[in-house]
Amino acid sequence: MAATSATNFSIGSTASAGSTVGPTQSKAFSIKLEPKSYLRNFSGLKAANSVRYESESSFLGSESSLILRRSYNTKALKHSQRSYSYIQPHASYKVAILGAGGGIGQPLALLVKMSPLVSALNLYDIANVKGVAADLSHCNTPAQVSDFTGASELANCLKGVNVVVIPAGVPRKPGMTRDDLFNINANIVKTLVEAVADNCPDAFIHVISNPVNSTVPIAAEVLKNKGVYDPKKLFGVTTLDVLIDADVPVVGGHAGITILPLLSKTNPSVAFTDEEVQELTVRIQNAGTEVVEAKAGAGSATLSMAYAAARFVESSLRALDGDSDVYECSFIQSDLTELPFFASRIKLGRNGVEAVISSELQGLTEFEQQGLEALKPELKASIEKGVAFVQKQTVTA
Ligand SMILES: NC(=O)C1=CN([C@@H]2O[C@H](COP(=O)(O)OP(=O)(O)OC[C@H]3O[C@@H](n4cnc5c(N)ncnc54)[C@H](O)[C@@H]3O)[C@@H](O)[C@H]2O)C=CC1
Ligand SMILES: O=C([O-])CC(=O)C(=O)O
Repeated sequence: MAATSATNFSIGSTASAGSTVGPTQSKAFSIKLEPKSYLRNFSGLKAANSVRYESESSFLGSESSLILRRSYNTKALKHSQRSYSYIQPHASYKVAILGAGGGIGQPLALLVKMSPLVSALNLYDIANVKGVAADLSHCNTPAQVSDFTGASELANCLKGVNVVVIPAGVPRKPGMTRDDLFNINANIVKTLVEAVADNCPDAFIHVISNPVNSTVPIAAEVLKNKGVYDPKKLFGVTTLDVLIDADVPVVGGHAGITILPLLSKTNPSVAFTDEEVQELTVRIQNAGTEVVEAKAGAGSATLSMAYAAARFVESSLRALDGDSDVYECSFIQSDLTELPFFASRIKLGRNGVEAVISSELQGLTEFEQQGLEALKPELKASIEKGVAFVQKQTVTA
């Protein structure tokens, strides 16, 4: 039944064995998507053939990506359907996952292994990654899987890599904020990005490790210190905030009130009452916390995060491969506001960020404008905390 009926996306709509999960019953603020295209796309076995770029070579998320683009530019959509009908995807890109043995890393590795665009998949962790690689290598898709364990193997893991994804670090437990992870994850991200700078400075870098609002500025400072910073190629992965709601642009950052969904820009347009807007905004801001609480000490979102990260990887690879019509949301260096980093919709190209969609912040409702002003001090402090962390270590070194 699920395969033939439309999927109803709503926040917190999960139900388990007779009980609903999450603090509140979900209300169906829904956007309907046809599931059949998701299923059709979920194939990594077609790389050897000429396949439809839009509908088949992308192993996931092309429908979501289409929605993102449609809401930005319907002309671009028509153009893309003409221009990208038949392109031969090359299984020629190298992807590295740092933290590949973890809750996000493992399912992410499986999803990336299914991409017809990936020729080599390098998995790195400080432990337990050999088994993951052995397991994955039995999936007969084009990507060759290799495992790398511990600091001495990190450089080899990164040589020649096009996209590096970093989910290494600790996740939250109930009662914690993402910022509570700073003391452990800041060092992990700093060390890993130093190795990226030394071994694959041209790679797209996708930072998942929290707090993203600080770890992305940390990565930027490390890359600057190494003289290889290209702001167009450094991304904080905020895709999950967008997926949760199917088609609402989410701007700002990736923690608490810094996550600002722009519900007035929902596509197709939905007329929410003021109460619904307030309720939905809080639900989206707390979506990660809902999972943390439901997992009750066993971590935070892993499967949905892996799906979101895999979609961002696939979008990056499509952009690298010459698709000129790729849009995503990401936390990047930005001049959209007075803050040095800001999440918004971006256009991806061969060299990374090609354009920031500045129309995003135009015509905000009063509620959204207030939310934007309210998030700035917290986001600014998180960015400065990340920058100061690296600068302090550089001075004392
Ligand atoms: N950006 C986002 O939207 C989201 C971010 N996250 C964040 O992703 C991170 C990872 O979450 P999970 O996978 O659930 O955690 P996990 O604990 O299951 O996995 C983390 C992995 O990182 C590895 N690791 C630790 N130190 C390392 C190092 N120095 N080098 C390489 N690997 C190292 C661990 O061995 C482990 O395998 C957390 O910080 C979490 O908060 C989680 C969900 C969404
Ligand atoms: O909530 C967390 O700690 C993990 C996360 O960033 C998310 O699920 O959005």
